[in-house]
Amino acid sequence: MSKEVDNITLKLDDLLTSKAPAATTPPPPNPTGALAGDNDDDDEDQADNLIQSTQIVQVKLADQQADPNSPLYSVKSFDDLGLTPELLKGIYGMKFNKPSKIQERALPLLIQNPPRNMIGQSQSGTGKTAAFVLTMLYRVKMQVKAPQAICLAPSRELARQIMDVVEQMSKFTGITTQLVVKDSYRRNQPIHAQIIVGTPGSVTEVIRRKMVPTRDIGIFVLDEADNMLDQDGLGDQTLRIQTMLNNDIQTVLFSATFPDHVRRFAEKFAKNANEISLKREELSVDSIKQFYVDCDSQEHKYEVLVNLYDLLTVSQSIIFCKLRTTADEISKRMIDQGHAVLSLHGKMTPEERDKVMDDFRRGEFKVLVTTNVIARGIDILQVTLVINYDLPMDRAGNPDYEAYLHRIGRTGRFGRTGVSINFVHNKETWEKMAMIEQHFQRSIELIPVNDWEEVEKRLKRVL
Ligand SMILES: Nc1ncnc2c1ncn2[C@@H]1O[C@H](COP(=O)(O)OP(=O)(O)OP(=O)(O)O)[C@@H](O)[C@H]1O
Repeated sequence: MSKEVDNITLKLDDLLTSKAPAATTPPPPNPTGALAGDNDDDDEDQADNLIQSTQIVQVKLADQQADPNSPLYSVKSFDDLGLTPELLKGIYGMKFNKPSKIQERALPLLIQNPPRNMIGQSQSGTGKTAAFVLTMLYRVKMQVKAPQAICLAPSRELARQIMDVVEQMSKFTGITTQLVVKDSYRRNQPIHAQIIVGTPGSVTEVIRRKMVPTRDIGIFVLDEADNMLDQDGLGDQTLRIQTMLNNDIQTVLFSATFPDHVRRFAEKFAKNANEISLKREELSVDSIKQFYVDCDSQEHKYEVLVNLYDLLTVSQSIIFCKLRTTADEISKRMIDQGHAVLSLHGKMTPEERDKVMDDFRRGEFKVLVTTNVIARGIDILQVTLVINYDLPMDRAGNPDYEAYLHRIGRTGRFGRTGVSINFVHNKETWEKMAMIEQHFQRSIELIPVNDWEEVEKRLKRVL
């Protein structure tokens, strides 16, 4: 059941008095009416399912006078945003019939004039990418042939995926783009593309080498922003990039998770931002069914894993391990036993990583064994099962709640159902899992590995 905005706090914003509020611009006609009705029923149902299940719990507008329930801050149709026909054609061409909840609430705030900062949070797989990509495209001035928007993501895989969305959505606009990850650009060759998507290390390098003029950059987007700002993550590099950009640009931060200490920092990084946030109990996506298996030892974990794959017909799945060596070892053993498995981790070359990801996306391989490197953001709709072969832990040995949520969020995308299975093998790992269960207030159900018929019955219901 949709809970709508139920706990609203207002801050400061001049949205209502803004000179050119984009949300009130008369809607242009839908240039691709035929396409807009083209989605099959399944997609419709999934979108409705998503809109029902997404909870936007708190909207804080920077303007204390403004009513966040005003229709000004919500759009039911992409047509109501005042976008160019070319941009709308791109959106409908991607079969996006109507905005998801986060798009509905965030887009009017993101494209208002004068631009305001945004800290946006919604569950995994609910369409945050389209919200910030559309904003970048909306802000590009076609006559300016220089970089105007920078988007950073924590991994090359995610940066490539975001660039794909940028390219699809901007297909009819003529906007130019450049991916800036290791080996994707020529050293010392100036970059004139209007939109840049990349990882922090490579983007720092191109700005430092003066390959990217920063004068016209008006919007700075961080996807997976909590990770990009956390000092234990990529915080240093992101901060350095911000100091190299103009002071008055629009800063847009999105993630499914914002732990309290990072949110406090995010509010300084993106000052006076409009904020859309979720309570901790609302972070889990209900269409992801969470299970665990109780194993006797590390070796038993592997036996259970192989039994599961022998038993189940899973369209595609991702297995998360703590160590690269475990990822390699599991994939090797599974390949030897006849499974179509790939592994991906940070020790591989950029070319190898791209090839693995492309092969997996094409569906040629059913299983991807990996580390936290692709825990965030990766969107492959056919992934119906996520296995936490090792539970995610932070450096202090506590459960890494954010990593857990992002990992399981690789399934159950945009209203689809998905399954996650945690492997525990001793008292300690069982206790860590219980902490995760407690933290998100979602039960994690035991599947009995001594009764494979029961396992099959339970999982087949949801897979
Ligand atoms: N309005 C829409 N209509 C239909 N599909 C959509 C719409 N918006 C997004 N999607 C699809 O939903 C899926 C999930 O979107 P996206 O990857 O942006 O999720 P996300 O919120 O960024 O998730 P994560 O937190 O895991 O990064 C994508 O396959 C995307 O194409």
